[in-house]
Amino acid sequence: MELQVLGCSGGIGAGNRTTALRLGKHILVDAGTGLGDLPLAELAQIDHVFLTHAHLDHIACLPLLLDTVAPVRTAPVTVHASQSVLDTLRRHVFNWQVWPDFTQIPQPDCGLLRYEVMERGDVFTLDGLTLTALPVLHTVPAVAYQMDSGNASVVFSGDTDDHAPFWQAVNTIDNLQTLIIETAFADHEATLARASRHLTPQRLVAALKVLPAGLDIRITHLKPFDHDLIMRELHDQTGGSALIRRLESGDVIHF
Ligand SMILES: Nc1ncnc2c1ncn2[C@@H]1O[C@@H]2COP(=O)(O)O[C@H]2[C@H]1O
Repeated sequence: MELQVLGCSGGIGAGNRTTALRLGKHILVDAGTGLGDLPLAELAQIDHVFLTHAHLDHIACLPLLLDTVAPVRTAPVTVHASQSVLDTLRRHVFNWQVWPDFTQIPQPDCGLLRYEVMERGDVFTLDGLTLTALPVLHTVPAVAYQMDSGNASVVFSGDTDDHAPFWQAVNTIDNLQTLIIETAFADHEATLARASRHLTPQRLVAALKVLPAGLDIRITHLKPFDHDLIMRELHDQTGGSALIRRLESGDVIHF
């Protein structure tokens, strides 16, 4: 399986795209602004969108995706997320005011948008790939995803604070190859990080001690003004571990 990083920044600005990961040609995890760089023909091939949570930086391009591909798609696009996230989309996005309700377009009985509930612990399998929603802790209901190709697993944390159930779940995955974990803020922003339920280098490095050594660790969701500082702090606090790298738009992870 091939995971392509379309966006993984915690903000915008030239060169920065917010979170969107693509698995093969038909599955997206989150639909941030990175999605907007895909060619039209590839946008039209997306059948499933798994959301970690409903914050704008993770859903910004979902409404635009549906409107863009509507003329060329006959099959619906299924959005998988917790009931709480789907309720938020229904109430605050696809409400005919912020954006048309694509569950009713082109026809009420065959909308382009389908919702499918996926709660923590739920599993979805397609073409040999298994996605499992894992618990995380953010300011709004949120999940991480384990993506298991059968050969190996990649875990994507989405947005999270330090959360013991998440680390326990990660630790039980026997074929874990890569952990994509957020570190949104540098250590000098520890107060804001706690208020907004994000990790800092100090708290990530402490948490990583429970994981097996040798894991491929990719850092995501860095706030743009502190990209370099966050990576420097991680480098200094891990003795320069080559296993901890910044995730970048355009990266491809095979698993
Ligand atoms: N008190 C706060 N609580 C939550 N988010 C905040 C707060 N103050 C600022 N923010 C920012 O709002 C952003 C919303 O998206 P993020 O969770 O990525 O990151 C959050 C912070 O950067």
